[in-house]
Amino acid sequence: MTDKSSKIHLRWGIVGLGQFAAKWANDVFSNYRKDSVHGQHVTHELRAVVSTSSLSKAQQFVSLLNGTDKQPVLYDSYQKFLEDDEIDIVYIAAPNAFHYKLAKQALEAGKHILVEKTFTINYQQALRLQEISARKNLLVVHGVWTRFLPTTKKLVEVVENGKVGNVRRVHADLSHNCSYDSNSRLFNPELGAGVLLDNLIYSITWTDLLLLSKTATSPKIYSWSIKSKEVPEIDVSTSITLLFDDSLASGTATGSFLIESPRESVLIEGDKGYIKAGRTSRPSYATFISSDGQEEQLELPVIEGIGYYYEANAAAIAIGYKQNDLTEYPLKDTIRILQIFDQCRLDNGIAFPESVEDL
Ligand SMILES: NC(=O)C1=CN([C@@H]2O[C@H](COP(=O)(O)OP(=O)(O)OC[C@H]3O[C@@H](n4cnc5c(N)ncnc54)[C@H](OP(=O)(O)O)[C@@H]3O)[C@@H](O)[C@H]2O)C=CC1
Ligand SMILES: O=C1OC[C@@H](O)[C@H](O)[C@H]1O
Repeated sequence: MTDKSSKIHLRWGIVGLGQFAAKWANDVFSNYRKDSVHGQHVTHELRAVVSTSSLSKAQQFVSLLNGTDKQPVLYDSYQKFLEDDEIDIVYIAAPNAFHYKLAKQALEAGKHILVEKTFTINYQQALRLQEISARKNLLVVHGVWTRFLPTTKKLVEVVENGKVGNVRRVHADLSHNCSYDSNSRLFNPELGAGVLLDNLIYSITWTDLLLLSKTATSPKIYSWSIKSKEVPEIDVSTSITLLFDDSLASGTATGSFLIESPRESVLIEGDKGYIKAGRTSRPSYATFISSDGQEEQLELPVIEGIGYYYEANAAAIAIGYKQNDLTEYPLKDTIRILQIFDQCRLDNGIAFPESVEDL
């Protein structure tokens, strides 16, 4: 990280050069200035990319990018890439199964990290990364981009200001109708497959923000999964309900590979009315319906581009100000969610090969 005349300048390296990493990089490097809060204060540079397959794959990846000023350095060795002193932060966009090992190596090499969802396969891996990052004083960001969007923040603020009254029920769904493909990261257990780790991280974000983060007591956890016919150890539909007896509230997170989510997939119900909003991962519209049936369109900020750049800017600000955690999404929130996911996996027999679960 360098500080150019009070601007925070962050130099990125990317591992996991798939379709998603290209989409993310194009949005971040082209659009980060559109974040009205941080866009004038922060600059980003793509310093390097590494392909674990070949240098030509890395070359092909950078040819898909726009918005990057300089030609990034290309690597085909993760070790050599991590030795590059001009990389401040590693963006890890490999399939879930590889997040933990890539993240651990990056932290050990002294790099900050932004890890795609879902952070790790299990709770123990997340704890281990937390311990290393604390020891090395490094920032760890879990890239649930929803958390960083101004629209999400606005909705949370509206609820905290009492719009729906006391929150009694939160429900969010993220579902996509996905065709079975044995090689895809969605269905291959060796890549960390299944809907729990692919989609529920977004759905549970709403319960986490509105209920779980507001209480010190542990909720009761109930879950069910429909397992894949083709790969019985992974889930294709899952629902987790958290019961908060003290506040008379419940939060349900659902996801499926068998259907598409409804348009308004977030429902926040209170004793004064309810809000329905969409989409779960990128809210951009919301309506409030009061208990007496009056409808009000809620005004949400406009997100230009896709919006992955909000998490990148949050990382830059934290690193620039030498904070090793984020206010928007402290690592402890990810860890408590992974503990719930572990419980859901246990209840429903969702299993991965040992090599994927290992520390
Ligand atoms: N935030 C969001 O909106 C979204 C996030 N994602 C997340 O992004 C991640 C990647 O998804 P996607 O692009 O679809 O995945 P892909 O299956 O396309 O894999 C991405 C790349 O990871 C690299 N890779 C494969 N195996 C390994 C390995 N053993 N070690 C290191 N790198 C490996 C490969 O690149 P190479 O061979 O060049 O190293 C591959 O092209 C997932 O964690 C997913 O959950 C996905 C979609 C949306
Ligand atoms: O990670 C993701 O996968 C599913 C998408 O619907 C969602 O927007 C995206 O962030």
